[in-house]
Parts: sequence; C-alpha cells; structure tokens
Amino acid sequence: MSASQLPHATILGYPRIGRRRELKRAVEAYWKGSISETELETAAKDLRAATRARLVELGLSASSGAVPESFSFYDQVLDATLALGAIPSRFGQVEGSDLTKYFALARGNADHQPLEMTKWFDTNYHYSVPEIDERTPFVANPTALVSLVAEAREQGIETRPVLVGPVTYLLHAKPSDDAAEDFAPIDRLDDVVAAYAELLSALTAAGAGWVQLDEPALVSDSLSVPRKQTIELVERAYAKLGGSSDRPQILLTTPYGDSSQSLARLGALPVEAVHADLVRGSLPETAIADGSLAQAFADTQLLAGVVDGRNIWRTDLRAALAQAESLQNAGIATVIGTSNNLQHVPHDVNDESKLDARLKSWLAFADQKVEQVATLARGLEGGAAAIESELAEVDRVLADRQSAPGVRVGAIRGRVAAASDADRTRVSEGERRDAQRGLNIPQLATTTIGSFPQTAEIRKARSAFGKGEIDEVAYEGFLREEIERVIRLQEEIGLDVLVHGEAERNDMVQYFAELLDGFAVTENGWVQSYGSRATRPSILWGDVSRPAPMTVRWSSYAQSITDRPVKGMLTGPVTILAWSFVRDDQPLGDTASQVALALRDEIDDLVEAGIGIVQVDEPALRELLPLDADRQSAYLDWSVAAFRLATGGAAPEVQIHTHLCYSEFGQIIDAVDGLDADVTSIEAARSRMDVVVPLGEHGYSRGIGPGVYDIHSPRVPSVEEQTELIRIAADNIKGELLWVNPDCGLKTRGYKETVASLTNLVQAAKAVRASV
Ligand code: MET
Ligand SMILES: [Zn+2]
Repeated sequence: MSASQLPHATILGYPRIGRRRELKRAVEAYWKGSISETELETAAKDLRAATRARLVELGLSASSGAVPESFSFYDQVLDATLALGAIPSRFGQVEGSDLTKYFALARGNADHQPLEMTKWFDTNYHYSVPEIDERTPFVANPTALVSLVAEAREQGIETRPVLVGPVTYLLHAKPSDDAAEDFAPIDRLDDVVAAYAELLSALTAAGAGWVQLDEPALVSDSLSVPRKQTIELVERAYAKLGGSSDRPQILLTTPYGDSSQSLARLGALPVEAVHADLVRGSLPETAIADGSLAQAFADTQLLAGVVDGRNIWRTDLRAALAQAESLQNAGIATVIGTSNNLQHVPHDVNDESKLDARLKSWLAFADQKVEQVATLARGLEGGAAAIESELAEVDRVLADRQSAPGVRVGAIRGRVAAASDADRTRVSEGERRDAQRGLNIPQLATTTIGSFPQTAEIRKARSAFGKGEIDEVAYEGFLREEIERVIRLQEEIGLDVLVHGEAERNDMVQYFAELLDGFAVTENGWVQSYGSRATRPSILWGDVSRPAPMTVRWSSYAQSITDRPVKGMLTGPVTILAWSFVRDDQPLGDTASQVALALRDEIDDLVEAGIGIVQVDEPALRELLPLDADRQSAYLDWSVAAFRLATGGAAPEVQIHTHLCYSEFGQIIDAVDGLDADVTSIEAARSRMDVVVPLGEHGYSRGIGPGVYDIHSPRVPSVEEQTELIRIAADNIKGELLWVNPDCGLKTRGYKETVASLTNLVQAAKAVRASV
C-alpha cells in the first residue's frame, strides 16, 4: 500500500455522458449494430481520456488519486454487479463478451426481461436493481476496473477507481424470485465483502494507490434497515476490507445527506479518508469542539464536500472555506471536495451561448465546480488571502443575484404571503362527490394518464417550429389535427374520460418552464437520467409567475370536438421543482407556493373554458421525500400545501385528479390522502396491484386508479390479464372509487401497441363492471 495522502482537492465523480452526449451516440450506435464493440470501446476510451485531461486542466492533481475514475457505460450499480460477477441465475449463461452480458442485464434480450430500474436516493437518476438470493455467485471480475488504472497511467495520471460500496450495494438490491420468503440481500454481506477484497487486491496489483467506495446508504432512513444498523454493517464490512494489507488506500464517501451522527465512527474505521456531504449534511459541532472528531480522524483524512454537486449555482466560497477551515483548525487533515458525484449536473456553463449573460454569471456546472474545489483548496492551504480575488468575485455575484430584476417580485411575494388555509381547502369530499355527479362518470371509468405516443412526426413539427421553419399558424394547425386524431381514437376505443394527448409538450416540466416567468432553459445542459437517456432540467432562478394561459387552447379545443369529458393536464409544483435546478436562496416550500399560484390561475382558466376535470401530476412527490426521517414531515407539509394551493380554488363540481407513478407508496399514503384530490392514479401493474392492499387497509376513501397496463415495454397486456388485475383491485377497494387506467403516460410507446392495449383495457373494465 503506498502511503501518499489524497491531494487537497478532489471530486467524487464527473459526468460521463460527454459534453455533447458522445457516449449516448456511441452506445446507441452499438446497440443498433452500426458500430462494433471495439469501436464502442475506443469511443469510451477517448471520452475517459478527455475527462481525465480536463480534470487536471481544471486544477486537480494528476497524482495520488485526485482524479476519480467514474466512467460508466450505463450505470454504476450495474458496474458493481458485473465486477462482483453477480449475474442473476434467471439470465442463465449469457454468451459473449463482458459488455454483451452487461447490456443484456441493463436492457434485457430476446429471452430475458432487463433488471428493474429505480431511482437512486432522492435524485432523478435511475439505477439497475441487483437481484440477489442465497445462491447468487460472487466471483470478482476486476478486468474492467483494472484496465482503467492502466489506461490512466499511460496518460500520466494516477487515477482513483470508484465503486459503489458493499453495504450500499446490497441495501439497493432486491431478493430474486428464487429467494426464500425471509431472505434479504444484506444477509450476503460477508460473501460480497470477500469479493470486494479480491477486487481491491487486483487494483493494488494494477498499481492503484486509492480506491473510492461510495456508501450513501449511511445517510438514508428510507432503506430496509434502520440507520443505526447500517453503520454497524459498514463497520463490519470495512473492518474486513480495511484489515487487508493487500489493498489500495480507501476513500469512503457518504453523499446525498447528513452523516454527521456517524462521522466519528467512520473516522475510526481502518480506511484512509472519509467524505462528508456538507451541503445536505452538517458538521458534528460538539465532536469538533470536544476534540473527539479530531481523535477519530487522527490517521484519516476528511474530505469536506462543501461544493454542491446537486445544483448549478456558484458556491458561496467564503462560507465553504469557513466550513473547511473549522475542520482544519480542529486539527483534522482536510481535503476539499464536492457533496456528491457531479453526474447530476451538466458539463460546462461555457457551452451555453443563449443564456442571459447575467444569469450565466451566477451559475456553475461541473467544470466550474471543479475549479471552485481547486480554488478552495488553495484557500485552505494559503488562507483566504491566497484566493482573495476569487472570494471578492463571488461576493459580487451573490450580491448581484440578490438584487437582479425578477429575483424578488413584490406582487408575487405579496400574493404568496396572503394565501390562507381557506385557499388550500375545498368543500368536503362528500359534497364534492355530489356536485360532480353531473359529470356522469360510470363505475370503473376508463381513462389514460395524459400523453399519447410522441411520434417522429410530432417531434419533427416541434423542431421545425422551434427553428422557425414553420410559423405559429402552421404549427397550431398541426397540433389541432393531432388532437383531433387522438380524441377520435379514444372515442373509438371507448374510453370514458379523454385527454388531448400532450403532443405540444417536449417534456412535462420543460413545457411549463418555457411558459412561466422565473425559469430559463439550457441548450446543452444534459444530465443522465438512466442508461443512454438524459434530460435537460430547466433553471428556476427567479420568482415564478404565469404571464399567459399555458394549456387552455389545447384542452379547450379537445373538449370542443367531443361530448365526452376531457381532462385538463398540468404538472404539479413538487414535480416542477424536482425536475428543475431550483434557486437555493430560499426554502423550497416558498418557491413551490409561487408555482402553485401560477397553476391555480391555469386551473381557473381551464374551468372557465369548459373543462370539468383537471389532473395535476405529481410523479416526483415520493422522489423528493428527504432521506433523513427528521426532515420528512416538514417536506410533506410544504409539498402537500403547495398541491392544495394549486387545486384549492376549484369549485366543488370540478373533479381534481392527480397521478403518481411509483409503487413504493406505503411511506407517504397519508400525504397522498392529504392532497385531497378527488381521484388519484398510481403505478401498480408491475407489482401486480401490491399497492391496493395498504390502500384498502388505510380505508382510503377517494377515487383511485391503480394502473392495470405496464407502459414500460411494448408488450400488449391481454384482456384476461387486465381483468384479473382489476378484480384484485375490486376485491380491496369499493367499485365506486375505482378507476381503470394504465400505469403512466404513453408518450414513449408506439401507436400499434397502445391501441391494442387500451382496447383490451376497455374490454377488461367492461367485463368487471358487469360483475361488481
Ligand atoms: C411521469 S408521469 C407522466 C404524466 C403525464 N401526464 C403523461 O402522461 O405523460
Ligand atoms: Zn407517470
């Protein structure tokens, strides 16, 4: 084991998709068969080389493991699955190269469903869920990791491979279908740790001086074991791993939340460096004051994650430096870093040519964050004086952000301040049910979640309009034809409550961001969402207001050409915040209230235009739930309040729907009830209606549409299959509350399977209707 310390500046990871999404292009070309595996490997190698060179250019040291090796073809959890050789037995023998196996797990193949994907901590990033049982083999396969070390060395860089740590890995796995009822993946900890030990030994042999093991499980109260047990598992795992003499130095990280409670215990582990997220988390003040933290860290470096890796704002360098100095002054060997892997932010602000220059000066994407880390490291070494000009520059920027027009708008703030509980409260559920009888909605009413397939034609028209190739009249005409087609199709299929299809929306958040004041959109600000998919989150920088109606012309046109009710379709305040980069200068709840008021006005206008049903989607409600149990109730308070402020002005006869698409529902069921929506559609088909049991037990008394059609694949669910799911729902929930719908929107589906599946859905609803 070499004994060099970690240099004063590092980051936990860097975006791997490429400045112009080069990885997406290469990987998708490989999937299509238009480039070979060797060509894909070459493209990836070039990308990694460019990343390393860039990080050194931005100020990270080329030696002693300051540059993290955080590349992934698809997902970092999947990387660990392959490195551990933990291929689920249901895949049998996958023939071919390691990469063939890798993508077979990620995407499935002719014979096998892919690994499930689900959200990573409280981010909008999805990881591939490992499937583990009593017999899962753990056979270290270090080939990929080892080759990265050699590749970096050729470039003159001593790199630091990054791996999801053993405890976090297992706590994010699910039991495979073969596992016994009472089996939990974490039961295999010792076996997994043995495989990690082999990986570490191979890295040492390859010449790696450092390795990074990510253990964010330490900051979460949302996992299957309580947090006080997680730290014990980590202690057990790292006593083993750290105890081996045949390993690189270990950096253990705890991004995404607060590890202050366990920090001293982590410092005492046999590892050489421990990271703390000091943006989401805090410093253990008492342990600093009484010297116990310094004692625990006597032989361990502390990586202070003071630069926010979840947001795109320039760091308040003075405050960040003060945090790091308080550690250094306490006698702790301190390194400056980011709060988390920068995979959650775009590459470079300088790639934005159209953003307003003033707004741009407030921003920091990944490259700027690396520079800030390097600057702070100089400050920590030489004192504030060493970086005085940088500090002064940030002071100026922050002051400018405070006072710029649009950041604080008196009229908007006044309206939020004046909003009362009465504005968030509709008449009782019962009164509303009576008032809504006029909508003439049958039992087991059928509907969809909003979007219809986004065809190539739609995307082409939108892009032509964006580029000015067709004018507004032509674009509007195109969309009206599209709406008319979708309405006629739904009538033919026989759905009860129709939608306009959302053809005008590029994305359910960006569409609104582009029409609201207070937002900006980027050109190249891509962030990986899963696999080769990336999104471009909007920037919510100022006070939010609605200069003009946003959806009324589409919804009212749809309603004007049919006798059946058409649902208006809006995205809720929490989801708009969750999928944007949100200002960090005021509580999220304040920002949410502003968005809510804009939506409230939109609902008024929709109703005025003759729309009797409005759906406000909140698919991100669960995702934003804080990892820290202590912070959850405050979050649920403001998020529910925002939804109610958005919808609370609707008259009793207006039916408010919401849509949530995930199935881990139990934790927030009271909050969902608190939304006070008349009807809620949720994801349920994939889990075969698991969710209806807790709903039934809860005595949920509102309309509910558990999805009966899994829209995540082109597979067409048969009438029988959907009938059975509806029956399961009807066994647990009263028929008059039950709606029949797919799990989520249809925008990623093709028309062929959509029509077949919805036709079956309507048949299934009819079959059950006849018998309840
Ligand atoms: C991710 S939730 C999507 C809801 C939206 N109304 C749609 O149908 O696409
Ligand atoms: Zn959805």
